This record gives sequence, structure tokens and C-alpha cells, in this order.
Amino acid sequence: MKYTIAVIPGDGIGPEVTNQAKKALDAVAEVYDHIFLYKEVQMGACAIDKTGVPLPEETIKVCKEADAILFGAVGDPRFDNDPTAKIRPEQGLLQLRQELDLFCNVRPVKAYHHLLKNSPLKKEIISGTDVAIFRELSGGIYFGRKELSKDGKVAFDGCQYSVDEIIRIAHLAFKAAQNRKKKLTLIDKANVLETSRLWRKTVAEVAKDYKDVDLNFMFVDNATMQIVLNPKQFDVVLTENLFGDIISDVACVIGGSIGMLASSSIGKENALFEPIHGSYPQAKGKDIANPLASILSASLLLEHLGLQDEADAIQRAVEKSLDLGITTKDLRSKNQTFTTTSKVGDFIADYIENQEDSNMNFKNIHMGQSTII
Ligand SMILES: NC(=O)C1=CN([C@@H]2O[C@H](COP(=O)(O)OP(=O)(O)OC[C@H]3O[C@@H](n4cnc5c(N)ncnc54)[C@H](O)[C@@H]3O)[C@@H](O)[C@H]2O)C=CC1
Ligand SMILES: CC(C)CC(=O)C(=O)O
Ligand SMILES: [Mg+2]
Repeated sequence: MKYTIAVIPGDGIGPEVTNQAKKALDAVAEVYDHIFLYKEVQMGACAIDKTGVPLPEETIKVCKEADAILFGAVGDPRFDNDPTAKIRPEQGLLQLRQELDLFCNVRPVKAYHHLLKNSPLKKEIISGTDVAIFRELSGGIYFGRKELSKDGKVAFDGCQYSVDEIIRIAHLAFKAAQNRKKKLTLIDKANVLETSRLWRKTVAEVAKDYKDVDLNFMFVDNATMQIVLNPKQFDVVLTENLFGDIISDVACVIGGSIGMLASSSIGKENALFEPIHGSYPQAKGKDIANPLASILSASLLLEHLGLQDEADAIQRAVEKSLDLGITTKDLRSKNQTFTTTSKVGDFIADYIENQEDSNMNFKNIHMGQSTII
């Protein structure tokens, strides 16, 4: 089959990690006889430099027409270090999420057994963790009215949610819970925030359609502690935009690195796949960033296209790379060697193309300075 994939490499390490995901997709295309037609477009600081805006019209058009979107990351210290900047790279991402109505961001958090030794958390606490974070993505405080007083001494960010915005993601989260361990935890701050109280009331109503799912509530401050102290108590986590952003970065500690967490952002018509990390500008061009979150995002993309075997092939390749220790520095444990972003991508692609061949000799794969086995 032929699929059109809009590719937005973005800024910082975005292009490097997206290139590795494309290598994995190319290998899948080769093995399973598909054609992936990439249409590369710009967003973020690179788009501002070229066109003056963080999200050019052409990018929106190409994304709307594509079968799926693969995104890297946006963000640049030139803007981060200038609080007065009127145009920012991140506005492009937020605008795209809103333009395409990508309201449901799913962030799977898994403790890969090969990485248990990498986590600062105790092995017995995280082993077996499998949480799906459902983060509302197109509403809340990131999209509220923003104001700065004329004298620059008072700032305002408004947070708003409607019942309809809550209902649509709640249904998706409950459906996911039905296919998992049948537990859904709503994370909010309902002891303080009116929006959170609306979330609790609405989600409790939606729960009546899912009587087989056990619904419980947790305040966000406690949740950020519980996710690292006892992550296995969670199955599906449902939460609003800001809380989901923060909780998922905290949850990265379970996965061994933020470079391991992929995500899908789903709307009615479009779907975008991206690692949860940012543009990690310190690593730009150094070939050191972990590409696995981007590669795993490509796996989620294939799943979304209904290509489950192909998605699984990427997953197996990722697990194999972890198994053999063919990883970047962030996943290195004591005395273990590591390799580069591009070599990890090469290995994953190579493994996808040759994994059915039991005679494949991994020692033949050229891995630069790294010791493979
Ligand atoms: N989705 C997006 O495009 C996002 C963009 N940003 C933007 O990214 C820029 C940098 O933001 P930060 O807060 O520093 O977050 P970041 O996620 O880019 O990096 C934070 C830290 O995580 C680690 N890290 C991130 N990605 C990694 C990878 N692939 N492999 C290994 N380690 C990795 C590094 O230690 C890094 O210092 C900012 O401009 C920010 O606005 C931040 C988050 C998400
Ligand atoms: C621009 C930010 C909202 C991006 C981010 O941190 C994220 O989506 O995780
Ligand atoms: Mg974030």
C-alpha cells in the first residue's frame, strides 16, 4: 500500500531523531512491500527563520492531506532566553494541535526489562509497569487568554474547559481501559480548581457507560509522587493538558530516559506522532540523542494506519537493541558502552530487514566505537 506521511523534523535534535524513525519506516516498507511517501515541511524556529512564522500555511495543508504526521521537536534557546519574544517556535506546535483538533495525546509508559538497571528507582517498584497516559491536548491553560499588564508587572493565563472537550477524550480513555486492566485514574486539582471539578463531574458521568472500568481520582500533587513511588497502581491515567505534560516527563524516570517515551496525538481527521521530549538543543548535531522515542512514535504511526505487524516489527527491533546494549549514552549503565544516534537507527533498520533471518550475525553490523555483545 502507498501512504503519505507528513514529516516535520523541527529544531534541535528533531531532524536527527526523525531521520532514524524514517530509516525504520523505510525498512518496514522494504520488508512489507509498502510505499511511504514523505512530505517534509517546516515548523518551529527553522520556520520562523525562513518564513517569519512558526507554522506556515503550507505545513498545515500538507499535514491535513497526509495519512499521518511524524514530528520531531521544536524550540530554540534564542527564544527560550528572550522572555519578550512575541513569536515563539512552540506556538507553531500548539497552533498545529489546535488547527488539526488533535485533542487526545496518548503517552505509553513502560518499564523495559533491559533498562530496569538504568532507572534510579528500585527495580521491584518499576518492573512490570505499563501505564497509558491520556493527556487532553487542545484545550486548557496552554490555549487560554494570555495577558501582560501595560506596566509589565502582572501576567495572566486563563484555563478553560468545556464539558464537550472532557467527554470526547474521556470516552477514548475509558475504551482503552476496557482493553487493558480496566482501571482509570483521573488526575486533577479538584480541591482548588473549578476546571478540575468540571472534569470530575463529567468523567463520573461518562463512567456510567463503562461499568466494567474502575474509576478513581487523585490530586495532581500526590500523583506526581505516586507515579514514581508506586507506578504499578496505574493503568489508564486521564488528565488535562498541563498536568499531563508534567506527569509524563516525571514518568520518564520509569522508562530509563525521556528519550524512550513516544506519543500519538489523535484528532477526528488527523493523527500526529512524536517523542515526548523537546528539541534538546545542547545535543543538536552531536549524534548523541536517543532516537528510540522517535522510532517508537513511528511504530505508533503504523499501528494507527492499521499496520500492526509492521508496528510490532519496530517494537521487536527496539527491544533487540536494548537487549544487545546498542543504545545511546542516556541509557548506558555502569561500565556499559554506548553508540550514536545514527548507529542505533542503522541497527533498528537492519534488524527489521533481517530479523526473520536466524543466521543474522549482529557482530557484523558496524557500530563504530561501540562493543555490541
Ligand atoms: N514537543 C516539543 O516540541 C517540545 C519542545 N520543547 C522545547 O524544547 C527546548 C528544550 O526544552 P527542555 O526543557 O530542555 O526539554 P528537552 O526535552 O528538550 O530536554 C530536557 C533534557 O532531557 C534529556 N533529553 C531530551 N531528549 C533526549 C533524547 N532524545 N535523548 C537523550 N536525552 C534527551 C536531556 O538530558 C535534556 O537536557 C525548549 O525550547 C522547549 O520549549 C520542550 C518540550 C516538548
Ligand atoms: C510546547 C509544549 C507544550 C510541548 C510539550 O512540552 C509537550 O507537548 O510535551
Ligand atoms: Mg512536555
